[in-house]
Amino acid sequence: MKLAAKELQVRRGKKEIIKNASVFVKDKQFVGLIGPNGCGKSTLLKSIYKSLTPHSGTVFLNNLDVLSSSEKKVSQHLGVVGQFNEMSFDLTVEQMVLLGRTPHKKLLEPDQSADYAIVEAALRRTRLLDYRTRSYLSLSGGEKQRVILARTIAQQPELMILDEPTNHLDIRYQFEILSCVKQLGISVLAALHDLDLAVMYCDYIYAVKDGEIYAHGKPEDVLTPETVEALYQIKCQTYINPVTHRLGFAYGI
Ligand SMILES: Nc1ncnc2c1ncn2[C@@H]1O[C@H](COP(=O)(O)OP(=O)(O)OP(=O)(O)O)[C@@H](O)[C@H]1O
Repeated sequence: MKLAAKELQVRRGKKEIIKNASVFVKDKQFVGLIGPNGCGKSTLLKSIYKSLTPHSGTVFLNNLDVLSSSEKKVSQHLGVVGQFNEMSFDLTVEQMVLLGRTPHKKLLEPDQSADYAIVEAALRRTRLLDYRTRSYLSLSGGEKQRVILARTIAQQPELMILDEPTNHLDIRYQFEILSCVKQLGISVLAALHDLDLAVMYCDYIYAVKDGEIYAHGKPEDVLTPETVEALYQIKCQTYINPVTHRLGFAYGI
């Protein structure tokens, strides 16, 4: 599934937070959004997945006009793993993941055996089978993040949007979550803070600065020391990481 988000502008009060930003994701492409705190990554993603309405611009998923379509219609194609996953009421892990099936059902339609099979597969992919009867609220931050990913996998989206999906996760889980998403073989748009992870998983990167697309291209073309220094106001040198054999980053103030 292709995403074409064109010329998006988002204002909050008098402040222009997103200024004419365009982002494209090709079919089955893993696209990263990087940039410093407060540059507008979450706002840009929210304007794409309908959590807030942009002042102007268009968002298309193939031929589906996202901004004028119902939440349910959009959710049949687009799944979101957000930054904050707190809930005030408790469900088991399995019940949480079953919620991912909602966009595909009619009102009050009971869960079918096919739904349970999809949920089981999502729990297996995220290594949560042993957690299915656990209470969601009793889980650690990292475990909750995996449940949210499992729920989004059960939604069977063709495009997944992830807003800093590796927040709260230790190094191993950071790799696990992104590898799991990559293995789905669907289109992905992910805001990431860790540039080493961005290099490992992204086919293409958009760098955001002050609400604008500052640079875009293949990771090794975008993530030059000059661009990293301009984005984050730090010193940076790149090198070939001896473990991953990919681009690595050394930083200093
Ligand atoms: N409702 C709002 N009213 C006013 N300003 C807002 C509102 N929401 C976001 N902003 C501002 O918009 C800017 C962009 O915020 P956003 O959360 O999109 O950044 P981000 O790049 O995702 O940051 P981070 O990496 O810290 O998560 C910030 O300066 C933020 O304070």
